[in-house]
Amino acid sequence: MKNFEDLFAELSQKAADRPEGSGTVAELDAGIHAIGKKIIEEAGEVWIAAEYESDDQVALEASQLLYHLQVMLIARGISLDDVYRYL
Ligand SMILES: N=c1c2ncn([C@@H]3O[C@H](COP(=O)(O)OP(=O)(O)OP(=O)(O)O)[C@@H](O)[C@H]3O)c2ncn1[C@@H]1O[C@H](COP(=O)(O)O)[C@@H](O)[C@H]1O
Repeated sequence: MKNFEDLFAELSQKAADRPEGSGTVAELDAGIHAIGKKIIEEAGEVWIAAEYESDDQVALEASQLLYHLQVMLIARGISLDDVYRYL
């Protein structure tokens, strides 16, 4: 099963290789403002799922929030270690 760091490595590689059809490349090209809107949208969906939906739906929405957060970090050139030093 893929974990948080596996996903970050995969997305970083996508950003470097820019494969055709990658949603990550498209999102990076859309820019910080668009990525920020996805983060806000997914954060809202996590909140609604946690209030009204199943555990599985909460997990799904959380995975999407983490994905968009990772895309934002990659867009800004911020590593996971940059984040971890504040944990
Ligand atoms: N984990 C994810 C992931 N989580 C969420 N998303 C995208 O984030 C959006 C969230 O979906 P929504 O529920 O908001 O659906 P939606 O509103 O219809 O989406 P949009 O209309 O905004 O595209 C969708 O566009 C998803 O494709 C993801 N896109 C890709 N990944 C993984 O990232 C890796 C690289 O993906 P590619 O760059 O597409 O190859 C692969 O391992 C993927 O599994």
